[in-house]
Amino acid sequence: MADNSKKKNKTPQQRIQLEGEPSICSLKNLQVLLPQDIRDHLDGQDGTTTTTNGSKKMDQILEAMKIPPAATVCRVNLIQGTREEIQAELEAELKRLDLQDAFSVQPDSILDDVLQVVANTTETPTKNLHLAGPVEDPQAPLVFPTWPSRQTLGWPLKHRAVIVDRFCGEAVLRGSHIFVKGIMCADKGIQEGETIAVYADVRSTISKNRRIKRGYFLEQYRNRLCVYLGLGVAMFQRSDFFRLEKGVGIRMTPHARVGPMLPPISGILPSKVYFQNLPSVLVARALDPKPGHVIIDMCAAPGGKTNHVASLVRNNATIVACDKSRKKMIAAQQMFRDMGATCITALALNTTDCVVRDNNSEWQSVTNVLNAAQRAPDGLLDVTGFYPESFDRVLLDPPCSALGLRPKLQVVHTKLAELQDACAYQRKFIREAVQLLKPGGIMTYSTCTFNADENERMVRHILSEYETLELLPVLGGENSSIALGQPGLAGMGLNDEERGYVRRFDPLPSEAGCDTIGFFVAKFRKRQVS
Ligand SMILES: C[S@@+](CC[C@H](N)C(=O)[O-])C[C@H]1O[C@@H](n2cnc3c(N)ncnc32)[C@H](O)[C@@H]1O
Repeated sequence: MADNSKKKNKTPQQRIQLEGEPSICSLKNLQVLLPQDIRDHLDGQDGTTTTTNGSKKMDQILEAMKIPPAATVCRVNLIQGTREEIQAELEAELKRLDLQDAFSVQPDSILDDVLQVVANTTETPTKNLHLAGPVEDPQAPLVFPTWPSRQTLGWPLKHRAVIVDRFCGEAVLRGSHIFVKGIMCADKGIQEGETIAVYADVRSTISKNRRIKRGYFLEQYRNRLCVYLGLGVAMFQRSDFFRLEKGVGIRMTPHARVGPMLPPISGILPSKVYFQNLPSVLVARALDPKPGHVIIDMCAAPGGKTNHVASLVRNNATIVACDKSRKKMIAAQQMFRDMGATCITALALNTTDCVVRDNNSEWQSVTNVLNAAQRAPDGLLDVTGFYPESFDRVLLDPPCSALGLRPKLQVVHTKLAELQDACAYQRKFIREAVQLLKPGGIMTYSTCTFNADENERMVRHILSEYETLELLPVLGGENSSIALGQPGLAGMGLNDEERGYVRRFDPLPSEAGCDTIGFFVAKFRKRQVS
């Protein structure tokens, strides 16, 4: 006889994962899973593993990961206008989209080039989360029954359904409508104008091997874990979802969406506002760029922090934006053009190996290097590197474990070693960054993770390995009125003064009202040689 005792103690989601059955769950019931060794490692870094209400901090973080921050942060492009002018244009856009009653635009009280678009609701942000959705019935079957039996069962909804991929699902949680390319499969017979139930496949695109083809019917979609996201209206009939190359395929219905009320405004006023996570806005501020500076962003794509630097200096600087990915830099180059950020030169460059180490050649300035470079047919200059001590400012925002990003339906890391690999990779960028920086110059280092190895411990590594660098307060000088973020973690290599200099953001909405992604910023200066 089968032993059902273990089965009884499992949540439906755990049972399914063990037994490989297909499953649907609500966002509320979805558990974002973290491999135990990664969890133990991260728990061990944080002295406050248990919070005041007795629950484990990591459980709270994993819960918070499913939900985006409650406000949409728009950083204004000061090259194109003042914050007040752009606020008026944003309000006009909300009106054009008939969203003016649901949302309002507010100037951020701390960051003077930020506008927040917030839901007009009397409910608190947490009460405003509709996480449960209509799939709460524990008696509900765990497979998608085929039509018409699904209709007879009345479940999951009285609507035909589509399944979107995980990235699309995360974008929907941030307020987006559904673009056709995100739709993986759809029920037979969907017609234009029909109300559709939307699910995200939590595991899709997790690895290339498991990537599934688009265009299936729901009956063919087996062994997947899907989370309910809400209702939307089909813009086309079913076959067009898979025939068209671009366009919105389903418009989500604002009040029938799961998660916080966020406005579907990504892509509006593309030359004037940039949708950015709040802590990211701190990075270009911390860099303290001045007119006339020569600046490099070593890992620039998609380009949000680079165009912020250009905005702060109103185009009066020489900015080089580099990324290993040529494709991403071609897109970033277009975005810089659209934003009028004419001072930025986009390059496809591997910045783990970008310092000219040829003792025989004469030192060349950045301007000389750029002027001497050939332009490739795609418009990017062919540059292979820069000479040491070429830059007044170095912005280093390297690839990281990205554990702080929200919303996240799935943690992609399956091994602790992957987190350690991220640190080894980051050290390669740091070595180059330190060489590129002029004496007296400033470098920022930032990540979107809460893993202390990539944050506080990396700062310790930098200070120990590169004696020419000193740590500065992120919120010093012109930024001293900015009260954002927390000090670094204790016991992770930094003394109390150093902990106060760096800024750490936990991905947990706090009672103080700070509801952001997980993030970390540190700021260094290269000492002048005496
Ligand atoms: C965290 S993202 C940067 C985000 C960007 N700073 C922004 O705010 O828009 C890290 C970037 O590093 C790039 N990258 C990875 N390896 C690289 C390398 N060896 N050289 C340059 N860029 C690299 C990735 O393609 C990715 O776009």
